[in-house]
Amino acid sequence: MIEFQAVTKRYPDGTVAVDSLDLTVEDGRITVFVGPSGCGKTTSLRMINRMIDPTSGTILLNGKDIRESDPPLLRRGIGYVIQHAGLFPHRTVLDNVATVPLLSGVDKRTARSRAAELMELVGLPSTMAKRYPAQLSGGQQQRVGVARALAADPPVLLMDEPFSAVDPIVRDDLQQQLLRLQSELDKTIVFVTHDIDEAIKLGDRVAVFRVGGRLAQYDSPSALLAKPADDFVSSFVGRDRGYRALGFLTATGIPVGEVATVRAGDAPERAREALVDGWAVVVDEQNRPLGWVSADLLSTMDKSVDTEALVSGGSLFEVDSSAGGTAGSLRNALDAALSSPAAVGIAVDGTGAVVGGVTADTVLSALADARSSGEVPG
Ligand SMILES: Nc1ncnc2c1ncn2[C@@H]1O[C@H](COP(=O)(O)OP(=O)(O)OP(=O)(O)O)[C@@H](O)[C@H]1O
Repeated sequence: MIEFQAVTKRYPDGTVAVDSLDLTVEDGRITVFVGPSGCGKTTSLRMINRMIDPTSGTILLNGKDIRESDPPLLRRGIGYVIQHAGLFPHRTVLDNVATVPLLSGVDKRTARSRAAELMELVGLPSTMAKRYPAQLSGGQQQRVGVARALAADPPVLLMDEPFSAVDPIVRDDLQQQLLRLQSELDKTIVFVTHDIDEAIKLGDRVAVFRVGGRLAQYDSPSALLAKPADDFVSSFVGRDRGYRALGFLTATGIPVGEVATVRAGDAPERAREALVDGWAVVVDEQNRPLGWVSADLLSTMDKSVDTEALVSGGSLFEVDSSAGGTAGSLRNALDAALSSPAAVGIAVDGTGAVVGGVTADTVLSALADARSSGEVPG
């Protein structure tokens, strides 16, 4: 647990970056600091690992005043991930990840094998181990940054706008990956962003800061959306908050309808019989979706359903995390329905197998139900 008690930071030029902050970061949760530029998010974050010392007030880590800890020792238990990853350009990816274990006295071989495990954990192929950071994409570099921060297995992870410099699709992917990692690792994560959508998606609790370094509201994402404390929070959270709410309502439990499926390699005549409203999902042996096929497309196929010719449109969403996956949100479900050529979003389970489909109407009525039960604002 990290406790800020009346913490103020005044820089030498008189700027009050953080003003009397009282806040408790819970263990094993993701706490997000969000707010407009210059509101003191980064300063607050860096006070946790003593990169910056408060002017007044106290920060306790597991009940102990951090001023009593030697900064290098303190930082061994606190991973730190920043934008652009901050990797060493002249070291390979593997050696970048192995840096911290090596520094803490682990032998080179053990450090490298631990680094290889971590690369796998954050979804980086082992073929990238020997590359240098400049030979990776921005998203891959961020993954290396996360792997490196996890290398010492710190209980606390500080992340300062780690995903801001990558495009929205990669960003979404990195966010999902972080949630997946967190469901396995249970770290105490403090995450800084200026993006309220990111805050709502990732945060178990969200601290909204206003300029002048004051805490405007500290709540769960749903409480923030349902009961913004004042006009500032309300306008920061935004007018389209009903749509935002879709992002944190999980798709688990949404009524999933049947979806027509045909096997790759089936005879076109047989596939034709299976179509519903002119479309079916083509699946592989494990029932995983490969794409859509229509009556028109089938008429161009001779002997069997040709997987090369399928219509690939439509994202997928996960409804069941029992097989180790992460359940998607209602927003994922709506995106899946709207982007599907058949107007049906494909729901998959944790193994990626098709369990059914939903229309946009189903998603919107699930949202309406959540509204009437008071889970999200109307
Ligand atoms: N070393 C410094 N000296 C003087 N003022 C500083 C210093 N570092 C930050 N500040 C000021 O303190 C305030 C808070 O800065 P901080 O970086 O914590 O904000 P932030 O919310 O993280 O902003 P951003 O989202 O733009 O990174 C700003 O007004 C900033 O200009």
